[in-house]
Amino acid sequence: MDTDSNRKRQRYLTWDQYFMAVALVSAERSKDPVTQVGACIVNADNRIVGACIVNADNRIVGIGYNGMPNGCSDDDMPWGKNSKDILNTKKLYVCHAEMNAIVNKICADIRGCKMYVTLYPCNNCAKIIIQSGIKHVVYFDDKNRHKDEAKASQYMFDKAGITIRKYNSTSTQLNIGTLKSRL
Ligand SMILES: O=c1[nH]c(=O)n([C@H]2C[C@H](O)[C@@H](COP(=O)(O)O)O2)cc1CO
Ligand SMILES: [Zn+2]
Repeated sequence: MDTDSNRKRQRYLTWDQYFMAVALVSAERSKDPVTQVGACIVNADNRIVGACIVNADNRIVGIGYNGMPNGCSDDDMPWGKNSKDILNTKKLYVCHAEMNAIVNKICADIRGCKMYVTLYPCNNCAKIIIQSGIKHVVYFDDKNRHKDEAKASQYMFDKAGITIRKYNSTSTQLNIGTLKSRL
């Protein structure tokens, strides 16, 4: 087989695959025992805002995953969700991936950008996405799509003119397990 081909490599990742892979890998940093979510923001030139630039605090800027607020040790905070005492669940404390990606962004103006996120955004994330100027959202998993929070998200996205679509995963499934085994 002619390995010295002059033609460019054919089976490279599409932009969608590349950015959703970054969001999926980011989710692997989450300590949530039930749901790990990752998000990354890309600009109109298909550039990740802050592509894996790691600053002194080990924060990959422009990318985020769901986790407890800075300073609130993952070992001290509750990660459960079923306690009758909501103060003893993660619900009131965990920072959602979308919020972290926006807070971590490295450029002031992300108007017109696109967010890749591994889970359909809740209503609170929809608000911060809209307010940040992001115009497009691509999500991977819609297990929570039936919830009122997600219905409220869709209503606000429609009103605000934000496009949202499900990642077209008919192409080769990204197997995070395989990726992790190679790291
Ligand atoms: O928009 C979102 N962004 C986000 O980061 N999350 C995170 C918060 C929690 O850590 C986790 C949801 O946990 P659970 O599936 O156990 O309800 O996903 C959840 C949503 C949607 O609810
Ligand atoms: Zn959310």
